[in-house]
Amino acid sequence: MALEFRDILLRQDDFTLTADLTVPAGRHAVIGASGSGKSTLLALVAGFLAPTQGRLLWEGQDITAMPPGKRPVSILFQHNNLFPHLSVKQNIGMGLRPDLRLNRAQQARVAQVLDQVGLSCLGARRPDALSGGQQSRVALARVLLRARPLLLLDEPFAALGPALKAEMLALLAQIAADTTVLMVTHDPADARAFAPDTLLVEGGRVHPPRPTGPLLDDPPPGLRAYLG
Ligand SMILES: Nc1ncnc2c1ncn2[C@@H]1O[C@H](COP(=O)(O)OP(=O)(O)OP(=O)(O)O)[C@@H](O)[C@H]1O
Repeated sequence: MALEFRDILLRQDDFTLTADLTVPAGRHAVIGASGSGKSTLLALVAGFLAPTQGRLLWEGQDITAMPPGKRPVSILFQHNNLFPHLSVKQNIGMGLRPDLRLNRAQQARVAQVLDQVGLSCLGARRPDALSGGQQSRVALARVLLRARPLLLLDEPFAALGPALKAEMLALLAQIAADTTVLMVTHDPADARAFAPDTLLVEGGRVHPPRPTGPLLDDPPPGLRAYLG
């Protein structure tokens, strides 16, 4: 389940992202100073930005030109983007059928993921009647239902308090056991807790994955200054 960046170069005005590395299966943090290119990297993998040069491969298949909706990718960003006028169940069901005409098996799947994230009792509620943590769980449930093998997270739980964030990361690690994950985070504690390996992004250059603990114990100067 490897993701390969082959000689990738992506230009955005005067910013250039370069990546030539392989991300093996498993959970990976993406760390780097503000403006170093972390979100650009995720946008490249999601297919929202196209590289100027190079190729992106998933399990050996070239996905460089594949449209975002066809990629083996699900995305969870900081703002969960729940639909306020739909119930929790409907928000999750959207992950299966945007027109919400779910058959019985699909409805059973919705109930199952609701249960997995511990929200069985709240399926009929609207998102604004949920706490921040519960909203994050709904977004996680939708990701679970999509069941794509590559999961991109951009500071997904930054709005939550430390205890709740730790709980969500643990839940995510559990439910994403068979998923390759790239998680952008500004919090080294999140990286240590969640990701055995980390991709450092420095001035637009994406480094190959390295074990998270040793990298954060002895960070290179740029990262050290950023982490403070
Ligand atoms: N649409 C755009 N057009 C031109 N340049 C852009 C665009 N979006 C971002 N950039 C530039 O690309 C660089 C990388 O931005 P990116 O958002 O990937 O950084 P980041 O590491 O995610 O930063 P942060 O941690 O602050 O979110 C920055 O210099 C930014 O100004």
